[in-house]
Amino acid sequence: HCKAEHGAFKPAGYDTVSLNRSSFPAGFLFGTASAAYQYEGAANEDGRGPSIWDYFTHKYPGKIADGSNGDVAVDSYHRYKEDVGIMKEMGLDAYRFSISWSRVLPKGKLEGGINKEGVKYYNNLINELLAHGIQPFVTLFHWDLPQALEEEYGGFLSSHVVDDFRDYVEVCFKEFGDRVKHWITLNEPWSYASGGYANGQLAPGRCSDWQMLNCTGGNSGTEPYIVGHNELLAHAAAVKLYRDKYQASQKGAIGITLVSHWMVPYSDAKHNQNAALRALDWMLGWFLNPITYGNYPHSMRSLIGKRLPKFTREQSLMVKGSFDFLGLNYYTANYAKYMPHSNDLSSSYLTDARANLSTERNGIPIGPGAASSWLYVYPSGIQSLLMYVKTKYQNPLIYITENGIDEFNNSTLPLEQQLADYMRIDYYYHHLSYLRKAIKDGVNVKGYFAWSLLDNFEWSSGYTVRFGINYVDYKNGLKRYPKQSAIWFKSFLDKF
Ligand SMILES: OC[C@@H]1[C@@H](O)[C@H](O)[C@@H](O)c2nnnn21
Repeated sequence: HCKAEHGAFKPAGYDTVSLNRSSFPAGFLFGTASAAYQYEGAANEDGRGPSIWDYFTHKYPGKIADGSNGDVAVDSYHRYKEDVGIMKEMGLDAYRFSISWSRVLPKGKLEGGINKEGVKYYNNLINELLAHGIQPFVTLFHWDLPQALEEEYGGFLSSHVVDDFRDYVEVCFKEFGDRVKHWITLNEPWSYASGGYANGQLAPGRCSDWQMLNCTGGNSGTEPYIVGHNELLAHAAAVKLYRDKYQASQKGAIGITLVSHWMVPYSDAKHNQNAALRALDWMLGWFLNPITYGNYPHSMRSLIGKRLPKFTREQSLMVKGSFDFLGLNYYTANYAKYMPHSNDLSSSYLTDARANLSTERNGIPIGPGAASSWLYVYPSGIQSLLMYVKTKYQNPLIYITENGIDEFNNSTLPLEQQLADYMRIDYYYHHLSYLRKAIKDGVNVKGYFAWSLLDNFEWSSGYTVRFGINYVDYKNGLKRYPKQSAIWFKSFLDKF
């Protein structure tokens, strides 16, 4: 179980004869994924307003591993034509990107005015993709809430966000909906609620003071659930708007992207098996139960009690069934062990599930480690997670909207060695093999997006880790170079 060493041996057997595009159903989409704050740069250009990530990275640079930010990122705002050219060269079918809410509505609210330059950028990007036969999959919210809304009413802590999100997405449906046929309302409401309000690692960096995680105020026992509730209501309002006013004429589909680790019981003991199921409820069921069944999982309602908001009957009906497809992000797996709940501990999202999550058992890691401390390679987990979703959540239409691995930024190494990302070929080869098995077992997956097209700003890790299939030279004008995995993908995707 060595670390998934970057630049290690050139593997045998990841040939693209035994596994390639034709191993998947006809019409299956292969793409790559990105996000506005991680890619665009041009943070203060052409009328863009600040998001909470601009505020967070500039006010608390100590919360970012290298003190960096997305002011420039990988400059996709100016280089999108080159980037689309890279996708075309690789033979990709689709591209998932997000729209910066504060580039379109700099003040967050419609009444604050629409930024025409922002609309123009996204029109140019969409048109460039379509001109190259690449389908746009557009995420409307990838964590970069306009700072103006955070300051006015606390962002997703307030139900006011529902109306402002609805106004924002309507601008997007009107401006881009004639060409965008796959909309994703939110990226990973779990990450935003837990990272932003339970452990404070992500903007706006809130959590309980007693957690000693250097937060800016907050309550880890109540705010994550308030935020998650408002995310679901905002998501459902956007879907209702699309279905009521735009879907008949624009004929697109709308969904949401959720993330989950696969949870492996620490042992076969029943209490550990139940802990694994609760861990899946706390990470995935928190959102997938409401949009499938109209309410939170029973486990959450019984263990969280009054701290978990309740849906009114009207809200439940609006949230239930609020997706045409489910985006699913899979990266890794955890062991789950029953953890008795000590009443003297203040309540927190992080302990409510009575499940202690770990990445090793008896000192043995669950799989080879990547650069990010939370990422261990566990390819069969994608099949297990998909079978779990198929069985428990009525076999929805699914797109894998993210899957990937990172290496450390070792820019002192020779470039050729930095491009030798054989661990990434290994990662994709095995995850695609298990994805193929899940499809053969009847899971309704229609597409797969690798994270990520390019190295980019990795949130609290800054530029210290690289998730790109293509390398970005941060020291030489952000020049793009294909890594070995890009060459492998080109061969894998070869249509003829
Ligand atoms: O950490 C790597 C990537 C981030 O860069 C994405 O923005 C985020 O959607 C995500 N979810 N899980 N893993 N990821």
